[in-house]
Amino acid sequence: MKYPTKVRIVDVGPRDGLQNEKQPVPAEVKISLVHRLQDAGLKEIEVTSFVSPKWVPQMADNAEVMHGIRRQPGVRYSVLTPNMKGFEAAIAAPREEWPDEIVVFGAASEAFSQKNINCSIAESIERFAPVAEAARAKGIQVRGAMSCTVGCPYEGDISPDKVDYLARLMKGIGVQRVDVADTIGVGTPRKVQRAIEATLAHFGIDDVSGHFHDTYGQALANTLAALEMGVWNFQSSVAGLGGCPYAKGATGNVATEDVVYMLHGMGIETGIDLDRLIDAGAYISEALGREPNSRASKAIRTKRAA
Ligand SMILES: CC(C)(COP(=O)([O-])OP(=O)([O-])OC[C@H]1O[C@@H](n2cnc3c(N)ncnc32)[C@H](O)[C@@H]1OP(=O)([O-])[O-])[C@@H](O)C(=O)NCCC(=O)NCCSC(=O)C[C@@](C)(O)CC(=O)[O-]
Repeated sequence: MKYPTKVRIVDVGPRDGLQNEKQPVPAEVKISLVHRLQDAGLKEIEVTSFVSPKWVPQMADNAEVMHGIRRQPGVRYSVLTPNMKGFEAAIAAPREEWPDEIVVFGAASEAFSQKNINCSIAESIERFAPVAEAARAKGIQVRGAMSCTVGCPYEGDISPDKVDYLARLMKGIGVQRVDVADTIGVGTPRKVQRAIEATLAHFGIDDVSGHFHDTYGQALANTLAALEMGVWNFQSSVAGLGGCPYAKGATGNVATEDVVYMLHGMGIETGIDLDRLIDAGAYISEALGREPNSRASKAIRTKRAA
């Protein structure tokens, strides 16, 4: 089997990882997490989201976090913007505080689209189109997150033709790259491969990334299945933080530490220093008062202690 020789990871911990956190997480802790991730070698970090604070209170400090981060050259900082209001808020600050990339987020499931962003799939695309256009006009990259590409908490199994439909719509409005997300972590390798195949009808392999939650313990297997197809962009969350407010019971993304351990063991380059990444995961977990949800982190920290 031929695998990619390098992989690029977007750590979504500060956004996807923390958005569902019940306890308040101070902006300075989020900022410090971003710094620790970039110091560990992450070249892409999903920092926050410009969504309604009534819907997702944890992200209400979006502007403060974007203002507080110390930018490192070569790192891409992204934020979620579901509509023009979110996009305008994301660029209300001086140019140097703008995100490098904005993320519009749709779903392959109608029910999830309604629950998550309060509109149908078709309506969501109408909202995203001006966002994508305005972002590109300002030189900001546009990524499209596609939720529920294999399963939905409300509709059950999702067929690849629904993924094909959403990917086509995303391409049509100028989205430059897309995430194939298993939002509730129900996917298994062949199902994930079929969702990726459907996406590849509209986007090239360099513009497709895997975003796998680990609810059923399948995320590493799904990552490997995507690698086998040549996918080399992935999203994961330091310390396995997270869960989705509109997907009850879904656990966090696969832990970045576990993905990096696997990739390095396969001889695949990530540019990430696993030890420093483990420290970043331990930092945020301590701030949240719990252990990192990463097997590799646990094993390596146990070895260090011995
Ligand atoms: C999308 C909306 C805003 C639509 O919400 P809506 O209620 O349909 O929007 P609206 O335009 O009717 O506005 C209602 C209120 O929200 C305000 N509003 C409207 N837009 C914004 C904005 N951008 N920022 C701040 N405020 C906003 C607006 O000003 C108004 O305020 P009010 O007059 O009631 O005081 C809402 O449904 C929302 O914020 N949803 C949250 C969605 C979210 O963040 N979900 C989690 C992220 S997605 C995810 O985690 C999945 C992913 C990406 O990780 C991949 C995966 O694993 O699947």
